[in-house]
Amino acid sequence: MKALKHVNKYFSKYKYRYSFGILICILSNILKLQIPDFIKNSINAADDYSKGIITDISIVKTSLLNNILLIVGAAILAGIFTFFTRQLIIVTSRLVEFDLKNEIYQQYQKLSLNFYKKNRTGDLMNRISEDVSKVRMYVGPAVMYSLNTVVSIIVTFTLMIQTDATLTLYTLLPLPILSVSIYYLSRLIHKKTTIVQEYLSILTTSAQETFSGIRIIKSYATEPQSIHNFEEIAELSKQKNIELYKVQALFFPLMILLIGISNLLVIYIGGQRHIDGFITLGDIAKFIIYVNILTWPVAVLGWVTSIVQQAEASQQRINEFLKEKPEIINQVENSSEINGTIRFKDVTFTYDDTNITALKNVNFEISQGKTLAILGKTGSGKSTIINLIARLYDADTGEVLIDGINIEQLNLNNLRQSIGFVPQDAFLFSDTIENNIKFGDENATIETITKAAKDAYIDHNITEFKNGYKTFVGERGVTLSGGQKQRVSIARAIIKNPKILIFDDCLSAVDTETEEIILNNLERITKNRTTIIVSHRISSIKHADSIIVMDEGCIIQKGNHLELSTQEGFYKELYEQQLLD
Ligand SMILES: Nc1ncnc2c1ncn2[C@@H]1O[C@H](COP(=O)(O)OP(=O)(O)OP(=O)(O)O)[C@@H](O)[C@H]1O
Repeated sequence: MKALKHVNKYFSKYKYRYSFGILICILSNILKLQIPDFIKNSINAADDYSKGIITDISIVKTSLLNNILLIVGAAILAGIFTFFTRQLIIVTSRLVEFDLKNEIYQQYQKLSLNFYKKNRTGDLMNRISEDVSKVRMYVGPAVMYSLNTVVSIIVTFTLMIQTDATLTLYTLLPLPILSVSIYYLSRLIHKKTTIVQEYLSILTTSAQETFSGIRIIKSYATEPQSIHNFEEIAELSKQKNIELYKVQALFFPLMILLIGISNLLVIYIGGQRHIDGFITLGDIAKFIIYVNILTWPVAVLGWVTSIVQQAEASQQRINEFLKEKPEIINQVENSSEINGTIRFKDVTFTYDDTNITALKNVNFEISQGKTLAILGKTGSGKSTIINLIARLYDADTGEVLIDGINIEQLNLNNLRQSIGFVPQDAFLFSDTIENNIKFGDENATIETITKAAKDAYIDHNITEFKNGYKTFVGERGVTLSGGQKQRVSIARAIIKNPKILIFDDCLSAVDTETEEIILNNLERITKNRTTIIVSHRISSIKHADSIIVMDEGCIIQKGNHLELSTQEGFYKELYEQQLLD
């Protein structure tokens, strides 16, 4: 129950709803448990008439009618109260589910890129959906049924002891066996549930990756292998589930057996006590009804225990993520003004998962409003430079300075808001083109959206679609070409009107003619904006104010196009080679 302590704050948040639910639950049980007494009175009235203690049949009839009316009244009222208990407690559990999902989602948003690299998407999804549902079963049904069980056990036992303490003692004899078995079975269930949840995560991840990579799977015709892999994981998951349910299945027969023994004891011991004159026939009937009324709450104990165990296992998995600390934290509450002079001072950076040192003592500076181009072989560290500017990672040694201030001393939100970033692999949300562009500025009007699209040279493509800017892209809509996606992504960065614009090899999928048009447009847009262009093509970068050439994490050449194209080295070789192409 250690992990589940986390949800105590929600019990406290909804304390009034829970308290009211508990009160109604108690009332409903008290009413329900009056019914055996009314049945006892009816049986005793009939018994007294048959023994000649009451001779007037009309008295017996009136007593029977009164008791029947009382039974019906108590049952109706108990039913109404049960309805309200469910309304209060189950509805509240949905509110807790909503809060917990939001709490996890907010935490996911805060966590750094490294966290997303270490954990697979399927697992992230599973914890926010499947695991939260298990916890909801604890804060809703488990609370309601335990409450029901506790109240009915207390009320029933009080009424039983009032009638005959000795018979009550015999009836309770199987209880210790019940508690010990519940204890051992729940421990086993907890262990098995944790394993089941882990397998479910693996299964979700496998399915999710298959769907994301469906084009590759189909084009390589590896569907049978993909089906086989899925079947193997599903088989393992099924076996773990069966193992769990085999243990769970032991609960109900055990309960029924123990209740059956209690019934036998009531009939046998109760019969003897009636012969000895301690209790009436009606009392025996009342005891049998009590024992059977207890069947459901006691049987439910097993179910509730397994819900609690499953919720504990799930909350443990949720807590693992909730206690993760974001690696990149905002250390400055005051807002920071960003103008855009960027300087790398002896920056070294190693990706801790791969241990690759992607940048080694990198030094360079771009003044506010100027354009820097970064060129280099694949894997030479170009994107890493950009990752450090956007503070997706922090440098290990050295400093990244913006306007002379260490980037870690700037307000993180302000920093990221002042950057317009076009990544290498353009990502579009499953939404309209308009909303995808508006992502850069949620208040943008259709005029500014169109203007940004024109600058990114994508407007003419969009207007050709039947629904224009309202065209849906992504999973349920139009599939844009690689080059079109890149250009929508450029429009999204432009519309943000940022101080720093970063283009990470984002024109790789457009032809040279389109590239020329976009670059011409960008010339106007990037004026007075610090701009960084990463590219493999000299044509994209030759107009930059300065160019750095990277190799294996180091800057091997620096200068402008004129200087570098006349200097022996990588740049000149590439330039000449591309001129020939
Ligand atoms: N997220 C990451 N985790 C671990 N290692 C990484 C990560 N990103 C890049 N690397 C490694 O760091 C090195 C530099 O990568 P980077 O992406 O900066 O190169 P790049 O010059 O942008 O390459 P490309 O032109 O292919 O995009 C590479 O060896 C790469 O394998």
